[in-house]
Amino acid sequence: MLYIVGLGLGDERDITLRGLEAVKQCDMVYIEAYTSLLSFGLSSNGLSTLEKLYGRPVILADREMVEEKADEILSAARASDVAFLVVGDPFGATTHTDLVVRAKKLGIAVIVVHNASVMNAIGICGLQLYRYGETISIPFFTETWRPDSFYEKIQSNRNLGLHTLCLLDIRVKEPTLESLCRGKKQYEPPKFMTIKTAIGQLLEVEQTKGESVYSEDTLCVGFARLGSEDQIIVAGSMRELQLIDFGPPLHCLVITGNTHPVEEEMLDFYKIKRD
Ligand SMILES: C[S@@+](CC[C@H](N)C(=O)[O-])C[C@H]1O[C@@H](n2cnc3c(N)ncnc32)[C@H](O)[C@@H]1O
Repeated sequence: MLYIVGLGLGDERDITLRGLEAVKQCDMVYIEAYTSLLSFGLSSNGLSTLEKLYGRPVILADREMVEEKADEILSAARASDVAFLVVGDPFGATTHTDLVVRAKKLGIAVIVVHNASVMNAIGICGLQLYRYGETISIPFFTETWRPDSFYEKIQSNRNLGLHTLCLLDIRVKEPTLESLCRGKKQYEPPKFMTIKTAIGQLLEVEQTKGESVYSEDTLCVGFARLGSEDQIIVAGSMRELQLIDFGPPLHCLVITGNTHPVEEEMLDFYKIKRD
């Protein structure tokens, strides 16, 4: 049996009772460590906090393991009960559907335990979840790679008056280019995109494309560490948000579409107050 268990957004206490019961009865417990980050981080300390609560060892599954060595997880799930833990909700990231499909094709029973996700926690700012268009991901630009397909998606959303959730790049355990050439993998230090970097890249693309999809004056909402005790939520123009230090990861950004009066009333609570 494969249990896919959402951990929620804050810390180890956000697992549901149903999720905790599942984890406690499993023979092996993996935690996915590349599409998110628990508020206490995935340090050895963080893992031992989880291990203490669950009363069993937790195996860190990085992108290589989940994408290249999923067989290991699946063959364990064929023979015994295995839990695969995901920060947020298991389906708040596109990557985990593949594991479910593979398990089902092998005839392994899958049980999903849901939890809060960034996809619904953004509702706290007052913008209606019903009024969002396609979610976009903003990858880190490099000297030679500056993908901008998100621009057309924001354009389509804004043409329909819809809000856009921008998920910001997470680079954990990425092999360095030199090590790939040499055939022996060495890894870059982890990198998490900030709201400031995301807005910088968005404005650069707007400048190149010049179709006035958004500007420095466009109203956005920046979120940091949603679901944690020190979460930060600020509404303001791109220009204003670029000047704010949102602190440690994770960050995400919403570009507003047309706003309804009730949405505006709620957003006012998060606007930068000037005396
Ligand atoms: C693949 S998504 C979501 C993953 C997770 N499974 C979920 O359901 O929330 C990962 C991205 O969501 C955003 N994100 C995730 N958790 C967040 C949090 N607590 N606060 C702010 N942004 C967050 C970040 O931009 C991050 O790069």
